[in-house]
Amino acid sequence: MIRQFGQSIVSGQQAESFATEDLVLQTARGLAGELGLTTVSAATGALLRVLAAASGAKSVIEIGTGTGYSGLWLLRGMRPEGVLTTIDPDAEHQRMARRIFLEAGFASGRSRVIAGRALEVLPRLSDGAYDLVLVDGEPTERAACVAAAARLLRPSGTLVVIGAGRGTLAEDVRADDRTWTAALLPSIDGVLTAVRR
Ligand SMILES: C[S@@+](CC[C@H](N)C(=O)[O-])C[C@H]1O[C@@H](n2cnc3c(N)ncnc32)[C@H](O)[C@@H]1O
Repeated sequence: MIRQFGQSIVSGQQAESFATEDLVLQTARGLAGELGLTTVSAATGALLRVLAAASGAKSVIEIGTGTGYSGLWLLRGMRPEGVLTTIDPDAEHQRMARRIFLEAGFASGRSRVIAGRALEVLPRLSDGAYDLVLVDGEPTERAACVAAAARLLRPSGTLVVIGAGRGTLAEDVRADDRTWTAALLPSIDGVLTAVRR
């Protein structure tokens, strides 16, 4: 029997308070706020950490570095030798993200912060070499980034798209079931997650 709606629902507030932020994450969020940037929610950050850990991620691509908030959650789920490749065209955002990763105790070799627009940088990255790709950059480029992720991910690699609650991207990914096994999560961030077949 399917549960009745509301029987065991988790509120957004519960999910947020479950995902505790330490001082470095709070700093990254604060810096983002000062720059007028959004970050993923703490609940989504915790999900990113779980997905990175579940896939034993050693190589992760993040599109849209911001001030390093989501990147820090990813690094905390990745294998100790893993490298986060994170792409953003804004030098100020990159500078802050580097500082956040160092403040959190990650040596500079654990992150590769690449300056540029995703669609210029992604073609230079190796096919089938990545365990997880997070898409959270320019909204109009989401579909093209998902197409690139299909090439970049290893089989059984994980895709996460933020802001997938609008438009047809989620339906397009679900329809492409030869490439993806997808789920759209109930979340303030519009999280689409999919595994590369
Ligand atoms: C919503 S913020 C990312 C927030 C970050 N993922 C987090 O949760 O902490 C979007 C970022 O995408 C960057 N951006 C804008 N255009 C981009 C592009 N074409 N390729 C990659 N990143 C882009 C912006 O500079 C901004 O830092």
